[in-house]
Amino acid sequence: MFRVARIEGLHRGGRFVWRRCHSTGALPMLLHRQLYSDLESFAGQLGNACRVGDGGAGCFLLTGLPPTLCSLHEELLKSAQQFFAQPAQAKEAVDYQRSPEFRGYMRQGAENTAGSVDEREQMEFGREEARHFREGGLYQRLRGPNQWPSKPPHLKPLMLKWLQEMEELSRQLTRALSLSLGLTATGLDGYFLEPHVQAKLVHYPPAEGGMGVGAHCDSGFLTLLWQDSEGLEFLDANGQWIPATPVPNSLVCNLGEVVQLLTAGVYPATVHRVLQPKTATAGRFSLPYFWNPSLDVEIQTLDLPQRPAELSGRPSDQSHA
Ligand SMILES: O=C(O)CCC(=O)C(=O)O
Ligand SMILES: [Fe+2]
Repeated sequence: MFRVARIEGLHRGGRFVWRRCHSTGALPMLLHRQLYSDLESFAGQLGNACRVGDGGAGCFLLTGLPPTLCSLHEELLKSAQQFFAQPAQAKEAVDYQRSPEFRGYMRQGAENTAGSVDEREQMEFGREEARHFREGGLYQRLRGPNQWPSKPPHLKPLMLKWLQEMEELSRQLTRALSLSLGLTATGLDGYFLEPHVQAKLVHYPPAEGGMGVGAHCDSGFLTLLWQDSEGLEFLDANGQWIPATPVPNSLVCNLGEVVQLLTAGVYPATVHRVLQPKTATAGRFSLPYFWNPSLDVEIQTLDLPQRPAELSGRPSDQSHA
């Protein structure tokens, strides 16, 4: 089970203060409002959630989302249900293989994780841009336009609005993360001059029970995910799977391998998986948003102002144990 209480180290004025922190067996909850009203306090809480130690899972819920974002999620859910309910032929009209940027529809079975087929279908989007075939990197072909399905017609304006809202939110979360590492709030902004974004509508059809997507880490910086029902689980430091039980008006947030590399593992990428929905349900829908640095940025471990031992929340003498 997830720990009932855990010890957290707070770095205050050059020394460590230890406090026992209440945990309900769910993921830590951080308030969206505070992200904008008190970035410094938010950053402190973010740091505590990201440092995996004493049973933490290295991920958190961003709760109390503003009504604009909540209604976008509800509308996108309806659009996803309408899109995936169409016959295969209609969905394959926007198959990702028709897109040089690999955007579009992926049928069930098209993807695998660690050799096992992902039991889901999905529609993949990115930042809407002109096609980029720049010199100096084949990866630049990932930048370009989306494939927009003709049905439902309102999917395009909704998705464009969501991409815009999520980019703004991710930029602010990046500032909190930067502060939490002892950098200035804008210390990581340079990585995101032309951010690489992936956004998906995902549908897990009901099944007899098994894996929708096997255990993995996301390769990017930060993942923000809206979900309509249970199934997502995170691996905590004790090797226990923690269900990310859906909480209304919230996003599940987890770090990817870019942050792990930047922080030399002080903020590890969170391992997660998705269980298949039960047959009695209508299936599961999720909307993951992957926030990644510009494609031409080179990622190297940061020279952080604090020692890794301090950032990891542990005093060097381990005397709190
Ligand atoms: O659908 C979910 O809940 C998680 C999806 C996921 O982990 C991924 O696409 O990387
Ligand atoms: Fe993932």
